[in-house]
Amino acid sequence: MSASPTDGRPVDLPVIAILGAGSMGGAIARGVSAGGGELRLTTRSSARSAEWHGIVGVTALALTDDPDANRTAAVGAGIVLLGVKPVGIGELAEEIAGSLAPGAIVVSVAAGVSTAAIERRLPAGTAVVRAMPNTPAAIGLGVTGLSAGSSVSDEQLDLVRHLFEQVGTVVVVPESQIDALSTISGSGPAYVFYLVEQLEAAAVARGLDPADAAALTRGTFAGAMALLAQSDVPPSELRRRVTSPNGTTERAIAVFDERGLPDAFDAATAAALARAQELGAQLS
Ligand SMILES: NC(=O)C1=CN([C@@H]2O[C@H](COP(=O)(O)OP(=O)(O)OC[C@H]3O[C@@H](n4cnc5c(N)ncnc54)[C@H](O)[C@@H]3O)[C@@H](O)[C@H]2O)C=CC1
Ligand SMILES: O=C(O)[C@@H]1CCC=N1
Repeated sequence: MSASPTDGRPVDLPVIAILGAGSMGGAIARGVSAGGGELRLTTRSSARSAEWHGIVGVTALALTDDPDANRTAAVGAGIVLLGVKPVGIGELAEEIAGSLAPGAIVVSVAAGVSTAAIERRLPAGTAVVRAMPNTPAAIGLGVTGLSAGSSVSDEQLDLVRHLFEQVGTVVVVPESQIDALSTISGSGPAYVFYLVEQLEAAAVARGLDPADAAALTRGTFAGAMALLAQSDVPPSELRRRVTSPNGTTERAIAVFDERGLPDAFDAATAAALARAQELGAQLS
């Protein structure tokens, strides 16, 4: 893992084509448009393509209106981001292979799909970078892991790093670690929202009004994370400060331990890793 070296250095982003502007591609588009970068977007159907104009100032080209939309968006783009589901990556890479500008960088956000599988479908020597962002990128608070393929120069990796720094923080990891990273930060926002849902439901079960349950729960998560961010002690110490000896929190934590919450996190991330490997194996 390496920290960002582009902090504070001006880097001009090239035209960015996001092929597949759904949850993740759209979150990146929002962040990039807030930073003033030039964007092109595509989607499968026209149902949401005009909506993007109101959100990021660019109308997405829809394949249902123009079967060449992906190729058109790729022509002349410096970064071509593949934002479709893992199962669609192979076909999309083959579709745009003949439309890439010399030196264009292809970035895939697909879970599990290797840079090698994408490289095989593109002209020899094409720079391919795997990225594993997360949806808080939409508000500039994403966390993105990056891994370079076999033909990526330091300058090209820096450019992709700079792109994702527009939408949050970036770590670069060897490709052997990016599926593991995906189980933590790629999926992680869903785990957090799930915990919020559970605590809200528990609040209602304890007799609190649903609106109060939502305010208490969300305020508690936001406050606890802000406290952690501003503290110089680990979360275990902040937890200890809440947990009065023989008090109420101690009882609650004992139940989480008895019911196996640590084991559940271990098993859940192992299951997510196995699924990433299955998704990757679908595309040889
Ligand atoms: N949702 C998330 O939090 C994260 C998702 N990812 C990855 O992002 C990718 C997309 O996932 P989501 O955004 O969740 O899915 P999604 O279903 O919301 O978005 C996919 C988009 O691709 C479009 N699309 C499908 N086929 C297309 C084609 N041939 N050409 C152009 N557009 C096409 C669809 O219209 C849709 O807008 C996946 O590979 C996933 O592994 C990675 C990190 C986090
Ligand atoms: O659930 C998924 O497969 C994608 C990858 C990480 C987050 N969402």
